[in-house]
Amino acid sequence: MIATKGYAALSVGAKLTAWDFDRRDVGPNDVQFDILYCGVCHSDLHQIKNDWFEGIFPMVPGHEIVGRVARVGENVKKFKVGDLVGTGCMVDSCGKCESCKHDEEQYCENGNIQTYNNVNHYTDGMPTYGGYSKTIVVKEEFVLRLPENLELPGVAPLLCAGITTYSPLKHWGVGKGHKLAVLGLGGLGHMAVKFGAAFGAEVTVLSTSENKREDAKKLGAHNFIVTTDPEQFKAAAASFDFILDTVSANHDIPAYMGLLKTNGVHICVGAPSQPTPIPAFALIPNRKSLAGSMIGGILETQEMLDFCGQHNIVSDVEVIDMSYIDKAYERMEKNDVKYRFVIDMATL
Ligand SMILES: NC(=O)c1ccc[n+]([C@@H]2O[C@H](COP(=O)([O-])OP(=O)(O)OC[C@H]3O[C@@H](n4cnc5c(N)ncnc54)[C@H](O)[C@@H]3O)[C@@H](O)[C@H]2O)c1
Ligand SMILES: [Zn+2]
Ligand SMILES: [Zn+2]
Repeated sequence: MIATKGYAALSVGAKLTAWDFDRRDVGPNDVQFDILYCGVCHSDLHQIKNDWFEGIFPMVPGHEIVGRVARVGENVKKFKVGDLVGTGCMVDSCGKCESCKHDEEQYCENGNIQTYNNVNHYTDGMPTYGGYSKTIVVKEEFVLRLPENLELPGVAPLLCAGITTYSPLKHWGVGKGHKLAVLGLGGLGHMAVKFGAAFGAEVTVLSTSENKREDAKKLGAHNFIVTTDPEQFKAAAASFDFILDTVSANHDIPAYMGLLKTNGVHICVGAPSQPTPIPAFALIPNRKSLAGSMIGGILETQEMLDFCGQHNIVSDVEVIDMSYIDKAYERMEKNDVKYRFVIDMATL
């Protein structure tokens, strides 16, 4: 076993504290990398609070992980010691089902293994622990190569916030001639704006207040609508081809669907803890669709990273010390993030 240290919630809802634990040894197909930065995703907070399901505690969160390779197993071909690499939300999958065969391991029919808060039944049967830690061991196929030309802290959030917004925009072919609304301007939302603009769509940010108007423009948005202003909301009726919904809290999805044109698609990536009623009449008139999307496959994640390297796209980050994490969560709950916290692991 490899002894390491991390920051963990020892029980549901607990504040995070320093915690020593072991990782599995580097197997023949594994890569061990020392973690330099780890992004803070709203999913970390949802899972510590058991918002979605009963978690496994102690829980070491973190699935936007970047660092340098420290050791490789004897069969590893793609990586060598010193390479700049990353891992996102998954560390394993069955490799045999239809989804895995189509490079969509995130939809593995036998269950993909989440980077933390899961048990890896494909390898050692041990709980998985995430990136708020010094080092990690990951199967080669789930390790991504990072562009060397980008500022590293801004690369970390690409591993979740980046791919989670890139993948649906690609899947639905969002680009030139499309009007895209991005609902919620946080970690995922600000990446959706950058990718939407890079793909040539006309991007509108839907926000509950005026505060982020200037930021939205700087991120590449063409328009900004304050959704709590009834006049602006009414004027935006039937105007978008797609809404990419990144909101973390419960909200009125049918009301937002009124902003879609005929054949419009409302894509949920945000994952509130409570269900929302959807009347049939939010869908039937104007043949609208309500859809969802989860992160992206490994092949597509690599494509996204390469795209970011070529187009100089990174996340806008606030780098924090490990000990600031509880304060960062508090600020995240108050929507006070511009636009992703990233932990400097040298401070652990
Ligand atoms: N589908 C996936 O694969 C996937 C991947 C990562 C994260 N997520 C989920 O996406 C959501 C967003 O994650 P994030 O890290 O970007 O969070 P974040 O906190 O950075 O951003 C959330 C945004 O939602 C906005 N918001 C909050 N409550 C709102 C409300 N009632 N009405 C309108 N806007 C509101 C906030 O202002 C903020 O801009 C979370 O639920 C997270 O778990 C899903
Ligand atoms: Zn995430
Ligand atoms: Zn599978």
